[in-house]
Amino acid sequence: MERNETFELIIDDVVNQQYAVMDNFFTTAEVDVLKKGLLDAFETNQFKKSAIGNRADEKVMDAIRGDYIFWLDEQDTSAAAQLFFAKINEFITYINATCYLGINEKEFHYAVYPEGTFYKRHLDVFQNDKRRRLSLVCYLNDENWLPEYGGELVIYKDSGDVVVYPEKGRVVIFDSQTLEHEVKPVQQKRYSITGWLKTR
Ligand SMILES: O=C(O)CCC(=O)C(=O)O
Ligand SMILES: [Fe+2]
Repeated sequence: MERNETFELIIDDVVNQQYAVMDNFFTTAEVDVLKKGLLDAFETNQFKKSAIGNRADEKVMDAIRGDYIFWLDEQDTSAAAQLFFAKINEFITYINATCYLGINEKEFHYAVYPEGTFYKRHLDVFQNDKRRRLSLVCYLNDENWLPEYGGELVIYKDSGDVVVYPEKGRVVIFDSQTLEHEVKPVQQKRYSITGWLKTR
């Protein structure tokens, strides 16, 4: 398999520190396509209030998370879905070939955090379902997200807290099974695609 420097950097960081932050996973032009896909779905009211727990056990809990989500479908013919899954599938093929991770399932949703919302500290695996291995978050905000907008992702590591601002085009990848994290309250609408690479 042809060597991919971006993927190699991600793999190194995930192996060494359980997370990676990558600013050029998607180009600016690709982010614009993804953002349009998100806004098209949002403006046609296809988003719904997020829930806690897996899909079999849904309970809406504003005190824990306040984002609105829309699950992406790989069969969706929109430019955004096509572009997104092409890239994700390339990444999955690469990490399976180089790290023997055995990723054979994925799930992704668009997310919008309206002003004042947040997602309290949590782990991305469920009590009754531990198939999520890697969490992936792709930020679709405009350029120059300012610190006063809040909405930073905080990853809690024994060695200290890692703070990641949701900059346009930035992708964060982390170990779903071990790393607790939270989204601090946002002061400005915050856009992303979040999802998981899973094993059976
Ligand atoms: O948007 C983020 O930065 C993280 C979202 C998250 O933790 C989740 O959806 O489980
Ligand atoms: Fe999470």
